Amino acid sequence: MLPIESKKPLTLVFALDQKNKKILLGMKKRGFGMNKFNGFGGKLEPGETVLQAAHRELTEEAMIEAQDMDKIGINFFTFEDDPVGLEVHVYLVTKFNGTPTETEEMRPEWFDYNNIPFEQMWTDDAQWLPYALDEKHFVGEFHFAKDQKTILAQKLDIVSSAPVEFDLNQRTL
Ligand SMILES: CNc1ncnc2c1ncn2[C@@H]1O[C@H](COP(=O)(O)OP(=O)(O)OP(=O)(O)O)[C@@H](O)[C@H]1O
Repeated sequence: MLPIESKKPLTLVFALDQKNKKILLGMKKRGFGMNKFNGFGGKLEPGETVLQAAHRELTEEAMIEAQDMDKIGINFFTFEDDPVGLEVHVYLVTKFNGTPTETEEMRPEWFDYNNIPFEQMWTDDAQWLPYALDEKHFVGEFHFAKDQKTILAQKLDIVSSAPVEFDLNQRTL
């Protein structure tokens, strides 16, 4: 097990239309995860909390403003030969203002819960997103090969509430 020297917090927000069982995904047009569907999110700006970053990234990337924001889980991602782990804070939004609109970074699209394009998403998403949609809180750990696709090891715990952060001392993979 490679020692993980630091972690980088990131946000990931999924807006839901619970009445019609639809999830808003964005096709990422640039940068990390390009040409994949995912939720909306990214890095924290200096001085920002994780929650503030989640709101800001949703507005910047999908042009909608969340009226609620529930932390549903945390995923900790590591990559072969990379000492920096990604700590992804996953949120669900069920009420928002505005209409999802394409931006420079993302092309938003609604999908039925039973028709999520997992083959066009990060391979870990298929493991934990169904629990999130079922409103189960989780803590996931995924260790990726250098191809950023193959999951070499994984662990998913269903918990009563999402922790504030991923405790590096509790890392099992
Ligand atoms: C490895 N398995 C993974 N599975 C699912 N989602 C993953 C992920 N790894 C990263 N993510 C998400 O991908 C986005 C990257 O965002 P990223 O482009 O780095 O951030 P940001 O928008 O700040 O960047 P720029 O504005 O382009 O600098 C961000 O939502 C982050 O949570």
